[in-house]
Amino acid sequence: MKLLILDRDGVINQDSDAYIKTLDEWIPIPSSIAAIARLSQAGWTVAVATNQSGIARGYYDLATLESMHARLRQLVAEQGGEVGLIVHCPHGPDDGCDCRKPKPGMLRQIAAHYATDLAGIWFVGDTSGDLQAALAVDCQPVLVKTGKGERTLAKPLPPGTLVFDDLAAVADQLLS
Ligand SMILES: O=P(O)(O)OC[C@@H](O)[C@H]1O[C@@H](OP(=O)(O)O)[C@@H](O)[C@@H](O)[C@@H]1O
Ligand SMILES: [Mg+2]
Ligand SMILES: [Zn+2]
Repeated sequence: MKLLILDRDGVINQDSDAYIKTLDEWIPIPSSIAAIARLSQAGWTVAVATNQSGIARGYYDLATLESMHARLRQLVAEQGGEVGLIVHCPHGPDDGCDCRKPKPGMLRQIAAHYATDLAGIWFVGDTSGDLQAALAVDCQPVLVKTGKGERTLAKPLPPGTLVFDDLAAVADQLLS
């Protein structure tokens, strides 16, 4: 199965140290939206695994989060593509859940949904937590320089991490 798993903030849309709290603050990266459309039109299933501790912190609610994801789906559909399963972790750092990255629970949830194995599946993120989550379940860790990617790149990366400028470059590689 051609499955690609994406982190959201900093990969699909701009990130902010102040969290993405409203639909207006959810600003898509245009080339990332186009990349998702290109990949899905080429037969790739594109899923999303995103930490959303802003819910636990009370910065926004589930309805607001889902409005962002509806917008994402709409933008990709307008370019003839589609977004697969979007999984989020609503918990805070101290909640001890199994789904908050760097734990791999959301990646496992996606694999179970599609009844597929995770070994070698590319997981594209912008933080070290994303890369660690990938490694925990034998996914291929992929770092993009958008979002917090440049900060992440300033620290040692896990061996074998692939680095690309942005999601568009990841799509170019997968579609080449
Ligand atoms: O990149 P993904 O996983 O899609 O989402 C990240 C967001 O949930 C937020 O995660 C927070 O980390 P803490 O949850 O406070 O450690 C901060 O890094 C925020 O800047 C960021 O917007
Ligand atoms: Mg991110
Ligand atoms: Zn969680």
